Formats: sequence, C-alpha cells, structure tokens
Amino acid sequence: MTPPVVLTIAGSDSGGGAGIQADLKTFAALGAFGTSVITAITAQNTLGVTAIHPVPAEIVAAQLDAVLSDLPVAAVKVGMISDPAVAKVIAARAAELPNLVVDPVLVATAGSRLGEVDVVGVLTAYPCVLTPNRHEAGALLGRVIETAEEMVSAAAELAARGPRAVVVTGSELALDVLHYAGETTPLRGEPVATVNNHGSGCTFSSAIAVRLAAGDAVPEAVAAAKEYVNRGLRGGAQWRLGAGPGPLDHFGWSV
Ligand SMILES: Nc1ncnc2c1ncn2[C@@H]1O[C@H](COP(=O)(O)OP(=O)(O)O)[C@@H](O)[C@H]1O
Ligand SMILES: Cc1ncc(COP(=O)(O)O)c(N)n1
Repeated sequence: MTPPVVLTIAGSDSGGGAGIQADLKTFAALGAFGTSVITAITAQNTLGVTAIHPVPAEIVAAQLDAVLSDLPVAAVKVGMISDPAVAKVIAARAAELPNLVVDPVLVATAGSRLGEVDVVGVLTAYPCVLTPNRHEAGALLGRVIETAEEMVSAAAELAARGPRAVVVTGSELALDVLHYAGETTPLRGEPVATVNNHGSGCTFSSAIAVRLAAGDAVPEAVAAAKEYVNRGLRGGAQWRLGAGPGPLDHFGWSV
C-alpha cells in the first residue's frame, strides 16, 4: 500500500537529534513517507549550535513548489524559521498545507536562539495545531508560563489567535495542556528520568502530523504522539551519544 506523504519544513541539525533529522526519523518510524523543505542549516551537536546558515527564501519556495506540485502531501509540520521572508513564503501557501502542525521553535535545548517571536508568530494565526513548549508559549504571549494553571490559560489565549488546536508542552513534567474545540484538557504522561531530550519537541510535532495524515482527530493524534515521544525518551535514556543532552530512540531499538 502506498504510504501517506508528510512534509517537514524545518532546519537541519547536523547532530541528527532534532530538526529535519528528527522529523524524518519520526515519519519513517510511524509509517509515513517523509519529504522535506529545509529552511536553515545549523552546525549543531548535543552541546549546542555553533553556526546557522539560513536558506534563501526563493530556494525554500522552490523546494515547496517541487514537493507540492508532485507529491500528495497529507500533513505538514513546520519547525525552525529564522528568516521573515521564509515565514512569508510559507504563510502565502498555508491554505495549501493540509493538517498543518506548527512548532514555534525559538531556542534549542542547549540555549541557542533559533527563531524570533515576530517571525514565528506569523504562522500562529493560521488554523494549525500549534505546539509551543512553556518557554515558547511565554515568549509568544510576553509573560512567563511555568505552572499548570499558567499553561492552561496560555493554551486558551493562543488558541484565540487562530490555531485549531494548541498544545502547550511541559517537557520533564510530562504534563501537556491541549486546547481544542473550546475545551482545555491536561494530558498527563509518565515522566522519564533522562538527560537525553534533544529533539523531543520536533519529534512530538512530527508525530502529530503523521497521525493527522492517517486520519486521527486532533486529540487522538496528540495522545499517540505523546506516547511515541515517551517511548523514544525511555529508549534513549541510557544512550551516551555526545556530551550534552542526547537524542531519542526513534525506532524502538532499546525498548
Ligand atoms: N522527561 C520527560 N518525560 C516525559 N515526557 C517528556 C519529558 N520531556 C519531554 N516530554 C514530553 O515530550 C513532548 C515534547 O515536549 P517538550 O519536551 O516540552 O518540547 P520541546 O523540545 O519543544 O521543549 C511533550 O509531550 C512532553 O510532555
Ligand atoms: C534545527 C533545529 N530545529 C529545532 C530544534 C529544537 O529542538 P527541540 O525539539 O529539542 O526543541 C533544534 N535544536 N534544531
């Protein structure tokens, strides 16, 4: 059977743990055929980002044309966008991007800045599934989001800007908050004791896109993605890949 096609529009992580590399592994692991539009090349490892080379907007547009004009894309995940012109290219074609999931990437796990609120904020107005972590939700709203109560109000406020759903993720708390169809629901997971969380947000948003492509409704897609990330974190918990926060076990090699 022909697999569903999912597209990631994101940055490359040379260390292989986050960005395009995490997205394509997630797509493959969950049974989707992955395509990619690269928005930036980062020189990155588990310790951090040492250089960023933005891909020119016209090359991003050409990649998008090449994929959309030929392949039956069923869902799209958007990650790192560092250039306002690239945000414009994506926004101009947002209506053609089915099952859009936007991860408003602002800062890498190791602390380097990967995006700006003004640029990323452009896409939060589209009917997407928006997946900020607490820090990103706080940056988008201009205040600190830390507690479960603050996550609940942040999810509802961000949803009022236009997304069809918002999931504010809680990293090591394993508690996420979903706002969908007018309701806010806390999603509790099993916390995994690990330092290896590089790429967890990328993996989460990509897994949501795959499940939406497969026909899941938003709450089911989010629940399945949460479970997939949890497995990946458990599998990679004992891995020693790099001196900083390492990647997830995308293929279940260790669980
Ligand atoms: N240590 C952990 N144990 C269990 N779940 C986790 C852990 N860290 C992250 N998650 C889950 O991973 C998903 C991605 O969220 P998060 O790590 O907050 O994204 P980001 O990488 O953007 O900070 C969420 O479902 C979150 O609950
Ligand atoms: C190219 C790129 N894109 C995104 C992230 C965020 O990673 P995380 O999933 O850990 O928030 C990253 N570190 N690098």
